[in-house]
This record gives sequence, structure tokens and C-alpha cells, in this order.
Amino acid sequence: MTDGIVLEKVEIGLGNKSFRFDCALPAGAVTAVTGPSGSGKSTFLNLIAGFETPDKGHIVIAGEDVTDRHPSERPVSLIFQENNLFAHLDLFTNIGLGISPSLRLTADDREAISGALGRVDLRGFEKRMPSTLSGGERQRAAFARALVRRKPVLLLDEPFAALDPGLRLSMANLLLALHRETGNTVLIVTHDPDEVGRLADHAIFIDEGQILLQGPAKEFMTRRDIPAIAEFLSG
Ligand SMILES: Nc1ncnc2c1ncn2[C@@H]1O[C@H](COP(=O)(O)OP(=O)(O)OP(=O)(O)O)[C@@H](O)[C@H]1O
Repeated sequence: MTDGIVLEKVEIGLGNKSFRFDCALPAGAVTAVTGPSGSGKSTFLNLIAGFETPDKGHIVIAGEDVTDRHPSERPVSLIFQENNLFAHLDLFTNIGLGISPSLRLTADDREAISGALGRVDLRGFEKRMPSTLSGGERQRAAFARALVRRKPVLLLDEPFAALDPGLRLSMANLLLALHRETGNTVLIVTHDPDEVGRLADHAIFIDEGQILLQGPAKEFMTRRDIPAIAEFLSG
């Protein structure tokens, strides 16, 4: 197993909370990040993305120590629950910014943008503004932007939480299809045990700022011996 993301004795204090993460997540796999509300799931993702800097320890992504690198210099793309798009820019521009912040786009880039829109079933949506899209369409556009960035790591913080259950299922299938095509390392924060079962190869459970359990998702789904995990799995 190659390590996609390693947090080596990472420690950080935020307000009166302290976090300590020590883990190695497999490359090219989907890892579900679960745990109770306020346990530190977003903090875990923010450390990997570079929005938080550890007080101690190291973060290694795809073999490179990125601990001191700015978020824009890390090999990751991010998708949040909402607000992934700039409201005043059309989809073409929103996705183009994923390739080049100055929007210096080559003919190949333009083709890649239209291709990515097609891949997420938004063909011809280049001129549409985010406000004219449904919630599911906006998330698909966010996926298109992640696709054109071609980063080895995709971080998703509850990307489907604002969508209704039927849509959540089809978005999960789209995520899996894109993951199979790109072979990227995916981390997805979710509160939904079904989503862990459906999507993940690997799972980690965070409780009170620490990783309580990590391992294959199939094993995680059967763990009823740890009360916090049993509670999570019972929904
Ligand atoms: N910048 C900060 N300053 C002070 N406290 C913070 C900061 N960032 C996070 N926290 C606190 O750390 C704890 C963990 O927050 P985090 O957002 O990582 O949890 P979470 O597991 O993602 O929660 P949820 O499932 O509710 O989204 C929370 O109690 C939060 O209030």
C-alpha cells in the first residue's frame, strides 16, 4: 500500500480545543472521515489543505512534505457542502479559475473545461450563472472544477449533505465513477453511515480531536464494540 496522505504526530490547538492526528491514508483509495459533531473532522481536512498550520508534526502528501506550503501550492482540490462557486461568475469562468487563477487559458484548457462539464452532465452550461442552477447541478460543477485541476488528492467536506437522499445517491455514484477514472486519493467527511458503506475503501473515526480508529471500511462498518462508533453506525 502506498501512502497518499501522512499526518506524522500532527498537533494543533484551536481556541480551547486540542487535536492530535497520526495516520497514513492509502493512495488511490476513498477514505471516509467520520466522527461526532465537533470532533475535528473539518480541522483534519483543513490541516491537509493548508488552511490550518500544525503547531507540531509533519504533513506529507504523495511523498512530499507540504507542512509549510501555502494551500495554493498543495496538490489538492477541495469541495465543500455549499458555496464552491463564485456567485458573480459563469460556470466556464468558475471552472477556468481552477486551472489558472489569472484565467490565462489555452485552447486545450477551454476544451478541458467543456469536456469536464460534459463529464458531469452539464454540457452547454458554460454561460450559466451559479444562481440559476439546482443544488445538485452546483455540486456537479464543483466536481468539474476538481476534474480540470487534475490534482492527486480530492478533499470533500460533507459534499452531499445539502442534497436530498435520491440526489445524494446519484452524486455518490458520480464521485465513484470520476474516482475510478482519475485514480486520485479521496477523503470525504460524512455523517452518513450508508455513505461510508457505499463509497469508502478505508475509514477513520475521529473523536475529541484524535483518531479513535482507522482501517478498512468493511471492518469499520461492523465495529459495535466501541460505543461512539456504534452510536454513529446506528445513525
Ligand atoms: N479557529 C478555531 N478557533 C476556535 N475553535 C475552533 C476553531 N476551529 C475549530 N474549532 C473548534 O474545534 C472543534 C472541532 O471543529 P471541527 O469543525 O473540526 O469539527 P467537525 O468534526 O468538522 O464538526 P461538524 O461535524 O459539526 O462539522 C469545534 O468545537 C470547533 O468549535
